[in-house]
Amino acid sequence: MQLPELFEEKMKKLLGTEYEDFLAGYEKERHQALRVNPAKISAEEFLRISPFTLEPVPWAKNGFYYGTEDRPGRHPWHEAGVYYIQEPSAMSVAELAGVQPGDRVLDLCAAPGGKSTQLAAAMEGKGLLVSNEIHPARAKILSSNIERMGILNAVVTNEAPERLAPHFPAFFDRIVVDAPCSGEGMFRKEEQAVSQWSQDNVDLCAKRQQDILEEAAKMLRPGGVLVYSTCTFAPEEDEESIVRFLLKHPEFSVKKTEAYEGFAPGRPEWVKLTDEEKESVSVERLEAVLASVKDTFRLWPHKLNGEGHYAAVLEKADGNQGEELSTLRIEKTERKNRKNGKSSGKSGVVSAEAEAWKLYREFAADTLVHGHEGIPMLYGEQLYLLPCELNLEGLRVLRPGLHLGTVKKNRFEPAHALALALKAEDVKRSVSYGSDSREIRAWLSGESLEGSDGRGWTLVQTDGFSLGWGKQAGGILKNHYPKGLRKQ
Ligand SMILES: C[S@@+](CC[C@H](N)C(=O)[O-])C[C@H]1O[C@@H](n2cnc3c(N)ncnc32)[C@H](O)[C@@H]1O
Repeated sequence: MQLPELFEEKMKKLLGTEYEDFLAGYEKERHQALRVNPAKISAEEFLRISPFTLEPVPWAKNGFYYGTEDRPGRHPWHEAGVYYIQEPSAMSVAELAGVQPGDRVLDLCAAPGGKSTQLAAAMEGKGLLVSNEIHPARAKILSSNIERMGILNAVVTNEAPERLAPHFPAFFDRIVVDAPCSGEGMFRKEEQAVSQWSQDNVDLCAKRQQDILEEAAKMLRPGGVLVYSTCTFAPEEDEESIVRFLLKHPEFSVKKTEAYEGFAPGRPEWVKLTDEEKESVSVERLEAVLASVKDTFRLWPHKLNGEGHYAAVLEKADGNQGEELSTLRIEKTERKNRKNGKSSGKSGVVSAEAEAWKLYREFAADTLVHGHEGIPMLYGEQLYLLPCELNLEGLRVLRPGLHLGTVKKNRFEPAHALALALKAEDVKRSVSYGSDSREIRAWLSGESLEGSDGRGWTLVQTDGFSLGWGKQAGGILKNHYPKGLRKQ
């Protein structure tokens, strides 16, 4: 593989005698992995029924390497959100975040959704996940992955960090900043990262990372945890980003976290600071900050089975004031939401929402055995269930919680997202076809199937995993699989 010359020189200088091992890493076979979605199936059960050759990823609870011959992306289970295909090293980040059910979590740079879907799995549907992506097209992909994995409690936004921050002061328990970076660790995976590499870009990324971290810091509650990660080897974007941030933020420190097998410590000796930066704090503090960087993590492809990654777990000092501020704020937004009747603020919106809820309830009475909990919210014709009261006014929101469906002239059409969040035992009518059946191939390409005598909305599944809605009438199961997802 042809690496950029300047990059090679730089790594040689940094790594010294280890450089040859590092280079040899590029000759190693690339490892591919998937992460089982516990909302759909346990890892144990998946191992029992899976057609793939699986080996556990040591640092990820539900992560497995799959065999070179396996094509999990082409299996209908992929469309049913049974697993998420993810680069194995990337699975370390959400694990390090130590998220618990009920937490308020922000994934600030979230597309296409690897970390968000992993954080959601740890949350078990409880609490709030705000999954944000700055690029509109990438935010759409993120939103569809959130949908595919059947996540109940995620709000997907398409915002710049500085526009998000004023909405969520000291609000989140955990924040993941999986920063845009120069991607040196992905050279084997993405050729574009090689062709676009330059030292200027490394410096540009480092500057951008500081800006993003600044905004993230504002949104983390005292006592909260911030995980910062990149997929690059460049110290400017890794240890140096962390040291720069810590020097400016004495309320933050590196949280000592147990390293997983194969993880290497961060390298304080690679940090280059300006004189001004060095003089901005006492000598003792500077030394302490630099030393703490040893407790951050480098994932090297020549030391483990995965691509290059860096991760730092930071902790914000505790204090009571932030806690109170954040609680007060939620009470305020609750009242505001109720009064304004959500998005448009036009008169009649609240009654339109009540009407939409009534139509949903009629649908639910006919179709569901168990519904979901949440706060109904109508955006135009789309009805959602918010995981908690939130003021999202003024933000670009793609998915304010679980999409229940669309209100169409006095009838309710259930959303694809709702189907993916339901199991057979949650509904009154379901059909399941084998993943290798003719019916499933036909279904995924948009064809309707032969139905039964019944009538109404029916959950269509493959091997017992929900794939979407069909509607029974006149002996036909009409296909409601979204047009944009159909396979030719
Ligand atoms: C490393 S990727 C995130 C990968 C994602 N966390 C995952 O696991 O699937 C970094 C993301 O940051 C976004 N980004 C780029 N510039 C940004 C900025 N100024 N602020 C926030 N995010 C930005 C990129 O569009 C990209 O989707």
